[in-house]
Order: sequence, then C-alpha cells, then structure tokens
Amino acid sequence: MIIETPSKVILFGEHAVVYGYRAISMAIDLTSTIEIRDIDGNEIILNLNDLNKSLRLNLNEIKNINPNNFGDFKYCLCAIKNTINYLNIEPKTGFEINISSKIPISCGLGSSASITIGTIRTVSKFYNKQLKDDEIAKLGYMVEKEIQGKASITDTSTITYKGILEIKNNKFKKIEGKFEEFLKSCKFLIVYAEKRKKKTAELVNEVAKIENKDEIFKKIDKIIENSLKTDNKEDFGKLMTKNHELLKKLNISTPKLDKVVDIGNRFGFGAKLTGAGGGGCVIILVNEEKEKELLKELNKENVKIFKCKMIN
Ligand SMILES: Nc1ncnc2c1ncn2[C@@H]1O[C@H](COP(=O)(O)OP(=O)(O)OP(=O)(O)O)[C@@H](O)[C@H]1O
Ligand SMILES: C[C@@](O)(CCO)CC(=O)[O-]
Ligand SMILES: [Mg+2]
Repeated sequence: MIIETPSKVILFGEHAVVYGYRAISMAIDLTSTIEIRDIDGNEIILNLNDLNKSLRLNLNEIKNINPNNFGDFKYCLCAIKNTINYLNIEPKTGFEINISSKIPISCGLGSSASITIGTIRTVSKFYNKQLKDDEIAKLGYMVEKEIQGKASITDTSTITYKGILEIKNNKFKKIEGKFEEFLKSCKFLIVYAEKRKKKTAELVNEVAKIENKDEIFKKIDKIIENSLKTDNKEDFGKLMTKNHELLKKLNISTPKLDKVVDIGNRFGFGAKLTGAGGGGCVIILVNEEKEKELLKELNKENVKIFKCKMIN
C-alpha cells in the first residue's frame, strides 16, 4: 500500500500566529510518499530513501520506544508508536516502510508533519483501522509536540485536512467557497532560497525581543482580512509583499530572501518569505504572462524552484 501526503505553506501570519493572531496556511501538492508491506519475522524495517538510511527494530520494542534517540527516524518512529498504542494493537507480524519525499527538509514546508501524517495514515490502514481526520490530526500534533517539545497545530492540521486553513489560538477553521476557488486559480512558485541558519525556535525567541511586534502583528492581521476579501491576483500579490515588508521589521528576513522576493515582485504579482524565516523559502504568486522571465531571473540566483498548487 502506498500513501501520498501533501506539505504546507504559510500564506500570511507566520510569527503573528504564535501570539494569538491568525495565520493562513495552505496544503500544497509537494508530497511525501510512504509505502508499507508485511514481511516475515518479527521486525520493523524503516527505509528513509532520500537520506539513504535504514533501521531494523524488533516488533516488541516499538510500543515503548523513545523516538528522540533515533535521529532522522524520530518522526516516523513516534508516529508508528503513537498509532499502534492509540489503536491498542499488539503487532504480530513484521512490516517494512519505505519513505520518499519531494519536500525540501527543514525549510518551513512541514516535511516532518507530512512524514508524520503519512505514517499515521499508512500504519492505521495497514491494520485495517479507518481513523477520522480529527484523530489523525490530533495524533500528528502529539507526535510533533513529543519530538519538538512544543508545536502549533498549523502543519499537522493543514496537511491532514488539506485546502486552506485559518489558524488562531491553536484552533483552525477551513476556508472554503470564493477564496478557496480564487486560490485554486493561482499558480505559486516555492523558491528554496538558502539553508536556514537557525532553528524555528531560535527565530521565534528572537522575535519575542522585538518591542513593537504587536503593532506589526496587528498590521499583518489587517492584511489577512483584506486578502480574504480579494479575488484579484494583483491585489493579493501586493498583500503578500506588504506582509514580507512587515516580516523584515521583525528581522527574520535575509539579503538572499529579499533578493528572491524582489524578483518575485518584478516578474510576478507578489512574493514573501514563508515559515520561520532566517533562510528557507519564498512563495511567489506567478504572473503567467511573465513566468518565463521570472524563471530566467530566478535561475541566476542558484535557488531550488518548486511549482505547486493548492491541494484539497
Ligand atoms: N524525506 C524525508 N525522509 C526522512 N525523514 C524526513 C524527510 N523529510 C523530513 N524528515 C524528518 O523531518 C525532520 C525535519 O523536520 P523539521 O521540522 O526540522 O523541518 P520541516 O518540517 O521541513 O520544516 P518546518 O517544521 O519548519 O515546516 C528531518 O530531520 C527528519 O526527521
Ligand atoms: C514561525 C511560525 O509561526 C511558523 C513556522 O513555520 C512558528 C509556529 O507557528 O509554530
Ligand atoms: Mg517540521
């Protein structure tokens, strides 16, 4: 059995959402793929194909394992452990899991959450248990919290429910209707501009020291309010750029991110960094009339470009 799971991008509101303001996140068709098959014997074999790593474990170890002792296997192992315990299963036969992913790692697109949700869906289906999305999202959030110490529901909820979510105070509501239809018509480029030099937690802690952050967050919330009312790509792009200008005041952008945003503004409808910042990705709203020049300019910058659309 093979399960494909999306990733996510934050359209507006990163960092503000940590302080109870809202963020808009969107599931995108940049996916991870997880395959599971039963094998003889009483072992679990985990193959991380992109990282060229494999792990063999005895079935009877999984229920009480400390996943944080297993490096890159931690999210997948924690997802297996929590799913088997939640379903109250005594695993009798071994299985092998293969993980591959098109999602660039540790640059704000939720690769860990995609692996986590994909593993929960795969293992529960392997044991013929049909989990509801609410159960999957909750299990996924508990995995990210156990591995990271703390987490918001943004990544795991967006990847579970797909489409567009408005997140506020660790609750979400799905945005459907006109805005969803408008976003479906939009073409985005995710540009992996540069490796993040700091972890999300460090960047969040640095923003905490910015005196006028609340003023900035209120302006971002106003941008979100306006974005939800528009169905015009030029207006939407300008709002993305305005959000980026405000994120720069939080000192979380970099010269490289700003350079890529500037190209996105000149040859697209708008652009902003997405996620924690400090490196990582920029999202650009494509103006299809100028897409060729946009790609030409971006290719001069030694960046990685992903074409993606919203997935529902
Ligand atoms: N292709 C993959 N194969 C195996 N493990 C992966 C893969 N992609 C992500 N992971 C797991 O997720 C971890 C990266 O999670 P991390 O939260 O740091 O980055 P992210 O989820 O991509 O970014 P963010 O959480 O900021 O959106 C990796 O260390 C690994 O444990
Ligand atoms: C910076 C932040 O808002 C988004 C990170 O992708 C942190 C969070 O919401 O957990
Ligand atoms: Mg993550």
